[in-house]
Amino acid sequence: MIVEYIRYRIDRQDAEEFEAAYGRAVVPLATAPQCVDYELSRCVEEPEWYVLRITWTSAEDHVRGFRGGERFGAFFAEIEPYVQQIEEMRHYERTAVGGTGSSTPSLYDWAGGTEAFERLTETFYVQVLKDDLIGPLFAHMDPGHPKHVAMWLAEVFGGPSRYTDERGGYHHMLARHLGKAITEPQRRRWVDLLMDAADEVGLPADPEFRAAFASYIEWGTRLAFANSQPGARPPRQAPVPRWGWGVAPPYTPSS
Ligand code: HEM
Repeated sequence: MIVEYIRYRIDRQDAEEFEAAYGRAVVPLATAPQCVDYELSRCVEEPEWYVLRITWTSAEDHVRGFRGGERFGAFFAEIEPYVQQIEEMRHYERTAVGGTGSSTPSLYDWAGGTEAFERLTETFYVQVLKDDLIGPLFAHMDPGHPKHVAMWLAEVFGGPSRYTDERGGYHHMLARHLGKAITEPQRRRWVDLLMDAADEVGLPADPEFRAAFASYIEWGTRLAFANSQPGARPPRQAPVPRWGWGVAPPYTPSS
């Protein structure tokens, strides 16, 4: 991927029409398969300055694919009057420096931290052991198992990396599932009992948290199922996955 920055200096009296023109220009841009995302920002301190950022799949895709393609005409027709006001138009490569901040709480924090995951797995495995369908799979489980699974879940949802640091990480978890030949009804029961336990211990019930939580559990159990089948050859080493909010971050009512 490559990021194109275009810096404009637009006279104040033209600002409204400039933004409206870009509002129209992005219609063909947004449907271009070469375009990953885009954003037009106005400078707060000197409002005549604008920066347009477009992420392209590659510089070549931009130059040959988009500019040489069918959508460019409609895009360019809108912004052509402002070409003379461009102060910089260049492609930038990403470096190794980048990341996200902490303005959104992790799922781990939202759930209530380590103590919440420990309550969850304690309650869950009491029911698991009583269950006719999956109880026998856990008949010889280590007494520390509920805590270990809580450590895993805490790490996945953005908490401390204790499962990796103290318990062998992904490799160890995988080894505990290999050859178990979990069946689909067993996988499904595991999910159902975990969701019941989440209600019982009062994990946050808001739709955004539960959607993200259920999404990981669905993904994780399907992998556990697949990896447990005879002859499965999953990767032996991988980082513990990290799961976030997805497309529905925590709901914050507007005042
Ligand atoms: C999101 C899905 C899942 C997660 C996160 C998960 C997590 C784990 C972890 C972390 C361990 C190793 C604990 C340790 O360090 O000792 C483990 C072991 C195990 N898991 Fe899972 N698991 C999942 C799904 C399943 C499912 C669907 C089944 C079967 C229905 C299952 C059956 C087992 C069994 C039998 C063990 C070994 C227990 C023992 O004897 O100690 N897991 N799991």
